[in-house]
Amino acid sequence: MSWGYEKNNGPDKWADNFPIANGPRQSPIDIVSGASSYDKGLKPLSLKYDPSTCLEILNNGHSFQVTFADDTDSSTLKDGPISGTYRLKQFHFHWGASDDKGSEHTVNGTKYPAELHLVHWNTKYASFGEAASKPDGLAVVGVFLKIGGPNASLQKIIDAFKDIKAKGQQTTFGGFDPSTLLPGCLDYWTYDGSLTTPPLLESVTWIVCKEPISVSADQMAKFRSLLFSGDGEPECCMVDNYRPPQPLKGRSVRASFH
Ligand SMILES: NS(=O)(=O)NCC1=CS(=O)(=O)c2ccccc21
Ligand SMILES: [Zn+2]
Repeated sequence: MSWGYEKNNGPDKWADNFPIANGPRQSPIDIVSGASSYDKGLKPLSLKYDPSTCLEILNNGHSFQVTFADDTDSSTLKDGPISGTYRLKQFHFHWGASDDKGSEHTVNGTKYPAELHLVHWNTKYASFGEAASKPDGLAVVGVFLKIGGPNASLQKIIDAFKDIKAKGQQTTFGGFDPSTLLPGCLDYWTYDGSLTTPPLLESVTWIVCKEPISVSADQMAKFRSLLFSGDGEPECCMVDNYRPPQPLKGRSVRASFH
């Protein structure tokens, strides 16, 4: 039985196979804005993405992900709370069965309907796989989605859903610029955490944007039409693929803004 988000294989069961689930720097967390401390030493984020590195879109059975060529420094994250250069590997989302839940991080207990994760790895290591096991190996930029007007950039992704409805399906997806998914203001909170899905490795510097981007209710409904299940299996809608907030265990959360 592999991990998932159902009762019998969901977040409360992950510690059975991944004991780090109860580790000291697990993600996501609830961000208590009043408890975060402004750090004037934090730099603005430097995100430079090249659309020609965008390769394909895939239903991996837990979410859908858009993968990038990461053999050069064409799409990178620098500055912010990190040192060195981190390469974009993929982005994916987490969302709920209804608009009142779906994000992994929460802000003062508030859940958003969805959350975008842009996953980058530290080029001081040879690959994502090697970086994923190092305490400074990964940097994930999180962006909240809130219900509002339709998002033209998200619509390009949604238009590809017909080709990746079931687990394991993928299709080419080129020329997409992930910076069109970023909010206008790049103020952020940052803390040391982990992957929010197994293997839950404690190698992530989290960078969570304060400002959400918009998604329409109809667009969210399209996310919920994807399937956890594979072609020919009983259909199981891909919804509630989020891990709830985890204990802070003494960690501090820094803010790049007053
Ligand atoms: N939500 S999250 O971003 O913490 N985790 C996702 C994740 C888990 S993974 O190690 O399969 C992997 C490989 C490549 C890129 C991302 C991932
Ligand atoms: Zn994620």
